[in-house]
Amino acid sequence: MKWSEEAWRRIEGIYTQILEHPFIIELMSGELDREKFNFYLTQDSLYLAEFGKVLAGIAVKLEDSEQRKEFLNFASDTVAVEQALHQFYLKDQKQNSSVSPSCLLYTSFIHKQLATASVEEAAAAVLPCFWIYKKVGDYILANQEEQENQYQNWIDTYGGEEFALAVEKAIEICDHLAVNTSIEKRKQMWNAFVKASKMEWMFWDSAYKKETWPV
Ligand SMILES: Cc1ncc(CN)c(N)n1
Repeated sequence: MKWSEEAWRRIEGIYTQILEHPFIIELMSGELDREKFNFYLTQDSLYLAEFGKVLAGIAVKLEDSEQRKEFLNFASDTVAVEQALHQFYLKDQKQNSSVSPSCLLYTSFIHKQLATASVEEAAAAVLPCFWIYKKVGDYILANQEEQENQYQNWIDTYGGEEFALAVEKAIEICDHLAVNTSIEKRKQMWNAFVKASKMEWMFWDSAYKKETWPV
């Protein structure tokens, strides 16, 4: 069994909870409160800035030049597409740029993986950012009602072909890294993948609740 097959098996429950989350259900129907969506986008802009840095940092650590090139592409092209999506929705709206606890947790976690863990674990930690979004995009595309949806552009970005190609490459690289490492490291890769997947759920949940700092 490939590393990625077991990785997905380990997060099936989390993925189901993501699909059942009101943020995703209402995004799919188009009924999601625009303020919650804007909260999500504003936090996601902060997230993507850090995500891009981590992707570039992983690229630097990869020995294989093809894999390095792919991660550099992810850091530039893939993130640029997502940032353009934010512009589409937020336009000139003034953004409250104070980072939420969940966003800070998630970005700190991926930075920590890059700074202190192996490159294999760091790659596994960023994989849910690709894979879960693709699965959610595909799921919504396959299940949404035939009607106008104000969030269609978001749905089409993550359910689209271009994103699917990036996701396939990211999974392939993780599988490749896993094959060439120790059993212990493979386990650590799964742990990082599961933790980041939990933070994906938390990220949507925090937007739905428009999370604030408790003190
Ligand atoms: C929090 C989060 N995770 C993943 C993605 C998709 N790259 C995103 N835009 N934001």
